[in-house]
Amino acid sequence: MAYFSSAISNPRHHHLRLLSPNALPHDVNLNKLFSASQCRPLPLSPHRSPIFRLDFISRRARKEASKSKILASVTVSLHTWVDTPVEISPEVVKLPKGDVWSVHKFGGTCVGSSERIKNVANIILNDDSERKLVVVSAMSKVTDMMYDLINRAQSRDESYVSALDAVLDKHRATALDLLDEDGLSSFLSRLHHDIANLKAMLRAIYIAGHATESFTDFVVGHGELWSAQMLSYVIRKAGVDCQWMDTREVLVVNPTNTNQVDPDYIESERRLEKWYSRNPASTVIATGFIASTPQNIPTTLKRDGSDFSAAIMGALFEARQVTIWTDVDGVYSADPRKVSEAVILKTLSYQEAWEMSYFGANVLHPRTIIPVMKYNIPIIIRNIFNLSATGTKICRSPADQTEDGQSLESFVKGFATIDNLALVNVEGTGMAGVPGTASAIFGAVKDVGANVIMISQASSEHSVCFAVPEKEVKAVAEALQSRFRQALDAGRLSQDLFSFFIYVSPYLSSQVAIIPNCSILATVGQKMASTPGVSATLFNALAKANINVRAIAQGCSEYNITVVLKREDCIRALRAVHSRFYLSRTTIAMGIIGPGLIGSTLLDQLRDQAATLKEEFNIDLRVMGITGSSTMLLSDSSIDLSSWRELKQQKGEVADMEKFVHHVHGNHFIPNTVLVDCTADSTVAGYYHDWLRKGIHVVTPNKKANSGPLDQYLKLRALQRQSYTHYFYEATVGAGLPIISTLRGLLETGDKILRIEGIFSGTLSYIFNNFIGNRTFSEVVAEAKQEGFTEPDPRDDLSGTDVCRKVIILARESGLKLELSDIPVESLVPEPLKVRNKFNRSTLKAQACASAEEFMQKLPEFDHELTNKRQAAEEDGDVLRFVGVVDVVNEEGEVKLRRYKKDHPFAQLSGSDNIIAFTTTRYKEQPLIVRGPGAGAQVTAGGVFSDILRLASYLGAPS
Ligand SMILES: NC(=O)C1=CN([C@@H]2O[C@H](COP(=O)(O)OP(=O)(O)OC[C@H]3O[C@@H](n4cnc5c(N)ncnc54)[C@H](O)[C@@H]3O)[C@@H](O)[C@H]2O)C=CC1
Ligand SMILES: N[C@@H](CC=O)C(=O)O
Ligand code: NA
Repeated sequence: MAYFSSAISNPRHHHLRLLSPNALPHDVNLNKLFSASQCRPLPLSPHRSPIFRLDFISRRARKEASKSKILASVTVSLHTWVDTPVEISPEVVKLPKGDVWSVHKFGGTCVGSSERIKNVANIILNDDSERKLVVVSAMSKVTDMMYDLINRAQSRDESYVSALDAVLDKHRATALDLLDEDGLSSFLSRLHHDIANLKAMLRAIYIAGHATESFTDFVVGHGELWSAQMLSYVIRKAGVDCQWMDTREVLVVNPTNTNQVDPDYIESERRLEKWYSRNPASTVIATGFIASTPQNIPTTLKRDGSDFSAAIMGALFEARQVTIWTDVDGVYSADPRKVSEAVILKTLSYQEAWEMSYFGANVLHPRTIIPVMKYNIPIIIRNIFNLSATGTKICRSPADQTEDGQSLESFVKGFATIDNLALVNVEGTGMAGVPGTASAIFGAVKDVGANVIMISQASSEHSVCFAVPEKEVKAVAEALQSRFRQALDAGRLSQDLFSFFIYVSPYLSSQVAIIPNCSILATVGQKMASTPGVSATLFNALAKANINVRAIAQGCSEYNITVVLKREDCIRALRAVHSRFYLSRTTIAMGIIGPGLIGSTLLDQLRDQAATLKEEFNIDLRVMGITGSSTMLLSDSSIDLSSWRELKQQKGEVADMEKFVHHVHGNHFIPNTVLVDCTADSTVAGYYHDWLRKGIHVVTPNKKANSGPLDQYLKLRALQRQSYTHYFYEATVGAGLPIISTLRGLLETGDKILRIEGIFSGTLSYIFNNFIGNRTFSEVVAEAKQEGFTEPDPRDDLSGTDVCRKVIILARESGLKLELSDIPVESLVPEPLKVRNKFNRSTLKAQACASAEEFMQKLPEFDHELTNKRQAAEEDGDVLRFVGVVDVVNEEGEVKLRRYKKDHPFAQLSGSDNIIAFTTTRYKEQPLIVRGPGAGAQVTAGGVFSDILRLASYLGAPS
C-alpha cells in the first residue's frame, strides 16, 4: 500500500507526505525510520488538512546521494519496519496560501555588498513567520551596469567586454565573501555560464548595432538572478529550507500602451503553483523586477519594478504582509529635504499612500498598491539601516483613523508637491450649458498625449482650468489651436500662444490663458475633505503665509485637496501648511536687529520665557538670526539664547542685511517670519515696506518709520491693511504701556478722538520728577541715560524730537495727515549743543556737538538755564513738565515745556512715568488716562515681546 506520497524536486530536499498516520502499523517507529534512512524531520507546520505531513531533509544528499537512493533508503527502512513492500507515489505539493506567508522586498542598496546581504539574511532568519517569500533587486548599481553593457555593445564599443568582466568580478568577489564549498562552486559555475551567454548575446548586439527590447530586458535582469541566488545560498547555509525563484518562470505580464505592464494573475498563479510543487520550500528568494510575457519572452516590470513584484507576489501568496525594506524610516509627512520637521507617519490607508505617491511623494509607485488592496494585505515600509524604527504601515483602515475623539490633524496625513506645471485656463461666456465643451477641449489634449494632472471647473461652467506638465503645455496649446484651425484661419482668433481665443462650437468663443511656472501642493488625508474645518485651516495657513492660490481641486474621493500655486511659493506653502498641521505650536522664525539695550533685554526675556511659551501656550519662537550694525549671528535651527553674546563674538560674521533677511525668512522650514527692529535707525525702518510685501511680519519699538515722511507711512499702512502680514509697534509710544492698542480700541469701536495730551517721554518725565532741590539738570540727564530711558542719543529726548515723533505717531493713528515739521517743538537742548535736525533747519548750528558723549560732557556748562526756569516756576507754586498734545479737532499738535500746579495729575508722577489722557466723545468729561513707567529696558522689551505674542495669536496661537 502507499504510505507516502513524494514531492521530490531536487537532490537536496525531499518532501514526503505521510498519507495516513493511522494506516501505518503501530509498531513503526518514525524516529528510527528517519535515522535509518539518514533523513531528519523538519519542524512540522500546523495541520491544515487531515493528511499528516512530514518533511524530510537529506543529510546524505549534501554529498552525492541521488533522489532515487534516498527514496530507496526510505523504502528499505519502511520495508524493514513494516515488513511489507512500501509504495511511494508521486504527489503534487499544493501551494499553501494565506497568513503563513510573509513577503519581504529588499532593494539594491539593501543587497549592495556581501555584508549587506548577510544583514538581509539575518533579517529573514529572524522573521518567525512560518513561510517567507523574499523579493530582491540586483545589487546596487548592477542594473545600471547592465544597461551600460547594452549601450556600449549597440554603439559598437568593444569596451563592453571589460565592462562585463567588471560585472563578473563584482559578483564573484561578493560570492567569495559570502559562500562556501558547494554553494560557492555551484553559484560560480552558474555565474560563469550566464556571463558566457551574455558575452555571446552582447556580441550579437555589437554586430547588429541594435538591441531589441526583449534582448535588453533579458540582459538587465541578470542582476536579480545573481543576487537572489547568492542570498538563497546564504539562507540555506543557516540550515533553512530555501529555494530561489527565477520569477520569469512564474510572473506573466502583458505590456500596456502606457509603457507599463499588467500582471496576468490567473496565468501567474497557475505557474506559481506548478513552480511550488517542484520547489516546496518554506523560504523562497524571488527575483524582483523581471517577468515574462505570455509567450515566455523575458521582460521587466519597469520603474520601481521590484516593489511591484513584491506586491504581486504578496497577492499571489495571499500573504500576511509585505515589508518593503529601504533606507528611510518610513513615509514622511512631507519631503524631508523641503520640510526638515517632517515626521514619519505610523499608518497610511491605501488611498492615502496612493494619493501621496501620485503627487510626487517618494512612497510607493501607485500601482504597487493595487495588488495588495484586493486581499487587504498591509505593506510595511521599513529602514534596513535602523531596525528600531517601526516604519509606516499602509493598510485598509489604519487603527488611529478610526478612533473617536481624533484631532483635525489626524485627518491630514501628508503633503506632496509636483513642480514644473502649467495651468491652462479656458474661459468664456458661451461655455455654460453647452454639452461637449469639456470633450472638445480634453480631446485636443489627449491627441498630443499630454497628461492632465488636475482639473477644476467652476460650477458656473464659465471656465475650465487644468494643469499639465510644463514641457507638454506648448503641444497642448498648439493642439487647441489646430483643433480649431478653421476659426483661426478665418482670422477670428488671436494666435498668441499664451492668450488666444478658440471657437469650440459656432456658439462658443473662449479665451485660453496659459499660466506657466506653477506647482501643485496636494494635502492628503482620509476623510479630511469631509471634515468641517480642515480645508479652512489649510487655506488659512496659506493665507497667513501670504501665498496666492491659483486653482483648487478637491477630489470626490475626499482624500486630497489640491491647490495650484506659483512655483516660487511652493516650498514656503508646503512649510506653512505642514507646520500648521504638524508643528503642534505656532512656530515663528525671528530675526532680531539691533541687540543694544532693548534688543538684548528682549533676547534675555525670550530666553527666560521660551519654555513656558512652548509648554503652556503652544508658541515656539525661534531666533534664527541676530544682527548688529557690524556683526551678525545666524543659525539654521535657532540660536541658543543662553549664550548668544558669546556665540555672536565667536561665530559672528560681517553684518549684511540682505543675507540676514534671506536667512531668517527663506532658508528654513518655518513658515512665519518676524523681524524685530530694535534699532533707532531710519535706514532699517526704510526696509519695512519691502519686508511686509514679502510676507515678513515686523515688530518694532523704533519710531522712525511711523514718524518719517507721511507718504511712506501711508504706503506702509495701506500695504499692511491689504496683506496678511502684520506690523506692530506698541513700544514706540509709552514703551510697554498700552497706548497704541488703547487708541486703536477706541477708534475701532467707533469712538471719536478729540485730544490726546500727556507726558510721552520717560526721560523727560524722570528728569523733571528728579530735578529738585539742589540737583543739577545735567546730573539728572546723566542718570536718565544711565537708567536706559534715553534714546541712543539723549539729544533726541531733550530736543523734544522723541516726544514729537510720539505725537506724530498718535496723530496719524487718529487719522491726521501731519508731518513731523508741522509740530512746533520746544527744545531743551542748549543752543550751542544742538545737532543737525532734518525737520527744523533753523536749529542747524555750525558748532554743533559731534557725538552724544561730547554732548553729555558739555551739558553741565548750561545747567543754569534750566535751573533758572525751574526756580521761576517753583516761585509760583508750579512744576515744569514736558508735554505733547495731539489736537485732533484742530488737526494740529505741539510739544512744549509747560507749568502745572503741584496738585495737577501731571505733577504727581514718579520715575520714568508717562501719563497719556485721551479725551474722546465717550470720555469727554473725564479723559481716559493711561499711566505708568514709559521708558526703560525691561518695560520696553516687554512691550516688544507682547507685540510678538500678539502676532503669534494672530497666526493661530491660543489666546
Ligand atoms: N530705551 C527705551 O526706554 C526705549 C527705547 N525705544 C526704542 O528702542 C530702540 C532701541 O533703543 P536702545 O536699545 O535703547 O538703543 P541702543 O543704542 O542701546 O541699541 C540700538 C542697537 O542698534 C544697533 N544698530 C544701529 N543701527 C543698526 C543697523 N543699521 N543694523 C543693525 N543694528 C543697528 C546699534 O549698534 C545698537 O546695538 C530705539 O528705536 C528707541 O527709540 C522705544 C521705547 C523705549
Ligand atoms: N527715550 C524714550 C524712550 C521711549 O520711547 C523716552 O524717554 O521716553
Ligand atoms: Na506702548
